[in-house]
Amino acid sequence: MKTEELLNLIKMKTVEGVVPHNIEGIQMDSRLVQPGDIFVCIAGYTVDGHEFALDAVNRGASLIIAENEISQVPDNVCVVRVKDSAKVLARFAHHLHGYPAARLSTIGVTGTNGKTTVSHLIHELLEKAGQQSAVAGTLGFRSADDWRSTRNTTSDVLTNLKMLKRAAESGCSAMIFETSSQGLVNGRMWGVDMDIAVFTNLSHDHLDFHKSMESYGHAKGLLFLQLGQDVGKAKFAVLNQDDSWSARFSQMTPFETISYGLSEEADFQASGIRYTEQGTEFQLHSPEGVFAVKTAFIGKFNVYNVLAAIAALYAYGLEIEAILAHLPEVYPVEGRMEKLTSSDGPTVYIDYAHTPDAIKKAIDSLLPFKKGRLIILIAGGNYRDQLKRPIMAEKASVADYVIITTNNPGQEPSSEILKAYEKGMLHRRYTLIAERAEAVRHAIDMAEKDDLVLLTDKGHETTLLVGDRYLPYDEKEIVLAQLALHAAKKNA
Ligand SMILES: CC(=O)N[C@H]1[C@@H](OP(=O)(O)OP(=O)(O)OC[C@H]2O[C@@H](n3ccc(=O)[nH]c3=O)[C@H](O)[C@@H]2O)O[C@H](CO)[C@@H](O)[C@@H]1O[C@H](C)C(=O)N[C@@H](C)C(=O)N[C@H](CCC(=O)O)C(=O)O
Ligand SMILES: Nc1ncnc2c1ncn2[C@@H]1O[C@H](COP(=O)(O)OP(=O)(O)OP(=O)(O)O)[C@@H](O)[C@H]1O
Repeated sequence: MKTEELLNLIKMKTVEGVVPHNIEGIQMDSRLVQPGDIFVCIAGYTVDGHEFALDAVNRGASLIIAENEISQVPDNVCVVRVKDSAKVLARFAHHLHGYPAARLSTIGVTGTNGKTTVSHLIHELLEKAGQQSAVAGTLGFRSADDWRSTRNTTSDVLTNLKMLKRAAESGCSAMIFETSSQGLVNGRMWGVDMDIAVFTNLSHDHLDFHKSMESYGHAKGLLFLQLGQDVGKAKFAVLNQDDSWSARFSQMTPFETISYGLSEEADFQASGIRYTEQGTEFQLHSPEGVFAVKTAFIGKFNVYNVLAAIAALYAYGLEIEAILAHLPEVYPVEGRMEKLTSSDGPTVYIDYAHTPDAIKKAIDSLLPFKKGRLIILIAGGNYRDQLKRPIMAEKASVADYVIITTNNPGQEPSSEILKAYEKGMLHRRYTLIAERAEAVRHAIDMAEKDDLVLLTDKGHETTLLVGDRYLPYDEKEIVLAQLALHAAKKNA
C-alpha cells in the first residue's frame, strides 16, 4: 500500500527522514517485523516498545511510528511522531487489512462472569442453525475445525485483525468476541465496529488493575460505545435486566436495548425454573410468545447465560423456535461445572469460578442436589486482585468444608496467599494446603459417596505457574486418578 495513503489518515504528526513509497505490513512487536513493514512503538506495562525501534529497523522496518524521540535511526528510515501510537496502530492496521470487521456481523460479550459460556452458546447455536461462525476468547480462536490458542481473552488489535480476516475469508457470517475490561481499556478492540453488544453481569474482580468498581464498570461500558452512532444500521445492546449497571450501559448507545433476566420487565424472561443434576428447564417469555426451554447447563447463573445467548441470537435475526430447537444439543465448555463421578465415590465438579460472585453462584447451583456435605476448594495467586480473596472465602464458607490452596502462585509466597483467604473464613471447618494437586487429592480423599466436591479457579487450564515457569497440570486427570484410588480403597 502507498505510505502516503496511510499517513493521510492522521493529522497530528511530525515526519522525520525519508518516507518510503510503499509499505508491506504493520507490526507492534519488533520480533515479527519483515522488510518493508511499519513498526509501531507501544509503551507497555512491562517494557516500552520504543526501546525496540532499532531492533525493528535491523529487521527491515522502513517506517517507525513513535510517541517519543528515537535516536540512532539511520537516515533512510522514516520516523513519524504521533500523540498516541496505539490509536494510530488501530487506524493503520484496519485500513491496511481492508476493514474485515465490516464483512461479517460482530458480537461482543462483556461482563465479570459468563463471557466464555455466553460466547460459546451463541457460536454453537449459530452453527447449528446453519450459520458459519467464529469465536475468540479465553479458549482461543475457533472457527469450524480451526482452533488456535491466544495469549489473552481479548487479543491485541493485530491478532483480532488476523482472526477477523480468517473468519471472513472462510465464509463466516458472524464473529463473537469475548471482551475483557482490560482489553477494552487498552484499545485492543479499536476498529471493530460492533453490531451486537452483550452484557452478562458486573461484580468484584480485577480491582488490582481498575482500582475501583466505578472505573471497572466504565471499562465494561466501553463495549457499548463500540456500537457507534450510525443509527441507519440495525444494532443492539443486549442487557441483563437484573443488574443495575445495565441502565448505565443503555445510556451509552443510541441503539435498541433487548433485556433478559428473571424480573417481569425483561424482554426475555425465565419463569418456572426447574433445576436437575442433568440440566435446567424453564418457561421463556419472549417478544414472540411463551416457549418451553430445555438445556444441559445447570444452575441459576446459567439460566442468565442461556437467556443472554437467546436474546443475542434474536437480535442477530434468528427465530426463537429455531434457537430453542438446538439448545438441548449444546453442552458446557470444558472446566465449567464439569461433573466427574465414580461408582462409590463423591461427585466432583471442576469449575472456573474465580470471583466472589462466581463462587457464590457455583455453590448455589449445587445446593438443590446436596445429600451429604459440600466440600469446596478455593484458590488464587500471583498477586492477582488480592482484595477479592477474603470475600471469596466468605462466600465459600456456606460449604460444609473449605480447602484453601493456591492457583498459579507465580512469584507470590504461598503462605501469604493462604493467609489472605483464611481472613475471610466464617467458620473453622477448613484447612490450608499450599500445593494445588495435593489439595485436590485431599478434597476427594476426605469425601464420602453422597458428598459433593467443588474445585474452583482452574477450569480448563492445563498449566500451573510456579515461580516463573508454567508446569503441565491436568486437574481432570488428578481427579479421575484420585476417584479410582478412592474406589479401590472402598473395595479393598
Ligand atoms: C497488563 C496487560 O494488560 N498487559 C498486556 C499488554 O502487555 P504489556 O503492556 O506488558 O506489553 P509489553 O510486553 O510491555 O510490550 C510493550 C510493547 O513492546 C513490544 N515488544 C516487546 C518485546 C520485544 O522484544 N519487542 C517488542 O516490540 C510488544 O510487542 C509491545 O507492543 O499488551 C499485550 C498485547 O496486547 C497483552 O498480551 C498483555 O496482556 C497480559 C499477558 C495480561 O496478562 N493481561 C491481563 C491483565 C489481561 O488482559 N487479562 C484479560 C482477561 C481477564 C479476565 O477475563 O479474567 C485478557 O483479555 O486477557
Ligand atoms: N452468569 C454468571 N454469573 C455468575 N457466575 C457465572 C456466570 N457464568 C459463569 N459463571 C461462573 O464463572 C466461571 C467462569 O465462567 P466463564 O468462563 O463463562 O466466564 P468468563 O467471564 O469468560 O471468565 P474469564 O473471562 O475470566 O475467562 C464459571 O465457571 C462459573 O463458575
